[in-house]
Amino acid sequence: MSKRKLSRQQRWRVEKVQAERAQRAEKRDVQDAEKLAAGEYGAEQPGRVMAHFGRTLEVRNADGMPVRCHLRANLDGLVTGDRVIWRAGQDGSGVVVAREERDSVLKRPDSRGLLKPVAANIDQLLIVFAAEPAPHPNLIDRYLVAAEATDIAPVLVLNKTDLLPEGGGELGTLLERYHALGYPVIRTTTASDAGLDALRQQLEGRTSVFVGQSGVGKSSLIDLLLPDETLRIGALSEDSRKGTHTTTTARLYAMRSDEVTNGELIDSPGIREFGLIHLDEQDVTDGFIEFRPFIGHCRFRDCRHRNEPGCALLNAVETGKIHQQRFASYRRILDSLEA
Ligand SMILES: Nc1nc2c(ncn2[C@@H]2O[C@H](COP(=O)(O)OP(=O)(O)OP(=O)(O)O)[C@@H](O)[C@H]2O)c(=O)[nH]1
Ligand SMILES: [Zn+2]
Repeated sequence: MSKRKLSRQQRWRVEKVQAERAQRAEKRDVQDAEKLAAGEYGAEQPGRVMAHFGRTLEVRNADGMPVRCHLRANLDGLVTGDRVIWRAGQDGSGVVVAREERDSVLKRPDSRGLLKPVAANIDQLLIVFAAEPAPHPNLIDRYLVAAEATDIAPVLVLNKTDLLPEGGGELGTLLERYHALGYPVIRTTTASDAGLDALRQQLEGRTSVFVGQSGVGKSSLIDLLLPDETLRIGALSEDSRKGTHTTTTARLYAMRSDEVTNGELIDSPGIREFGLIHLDEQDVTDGFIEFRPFIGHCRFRDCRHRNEPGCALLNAVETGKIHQQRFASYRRILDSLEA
């Protein structure tokens, strides 16, 4: 659609609509400024963005209740998970006046390939995989590299343990390796009640995002963690009921139960595809955390760790300090960048 050439008249119409929209926002902003000055808005208070629909946001107040807010024109690009300062209006809605510094931000390429933030202040990425569908050999490494590049802590979740052979089988062995590298590893199954305790502990007090390939059980896990979410999904703003939002924007869900008293999930179909983002060679090298002590110790400064003499990485593989499958995976990911 965007690629189609617009006629001059269509272009003129688009520009007109955009100008009108900007004018309305500006007008509202002036009105806001007047109302703020006139004391028509309450005191500043902290909140967190639960969802956003264009310039309308759903902000959670300190009591955990959703408040529909609009944005001041000077505040663009707020995303789900952002911590904000807002003020209550007299009609039950509010205005967001500031955004707090972000601890972390998750980005995704938009339709033009530009990286855009989609969620903020995420503490951990739960990388879900399962015996079925079995992970492609270096899929876990790819996810870990992507997670390391965002600075959000990855946690490996092996779901469908009910399908594993006694002792854990190949996947069990694979997981031991990641555990030894220092990554938290959690085993779950949605097939029994007992499977989720460790996961709930890991979610407590944090904001988490589930990622992983299709069919590994993300929806099933989330359904168990948020049993009455279907009720809450209806409690959106008027705007969203008019159908102006798409469900593809990320949404923040609070977990408040006996098991998880204070945990948050951010979810959307788009966010679950995380991990397929573009990475460069530096990201990939940095993303293999056990390589770090050896980086910079190769004989040649520009060593590409292929077959150069005196390569510290190759030596580490030789002496068993780096697992050869991880190194092979590293090579494969680099090769896929070049392809
Ligand atoms: N045996 C077994 N099956 C499971 C488990 N968890 C989920 N499943 C099944 O696996 C299938 C896929 O689960 P989903 O929850 O839809 O997987 P998903 O990761 O959300 O998939 P997408 O929505 O495509 O990203 C469903 O048929 C689930 O019932 C589990 O612990 N054990
Ligand atoms: Zn080297």
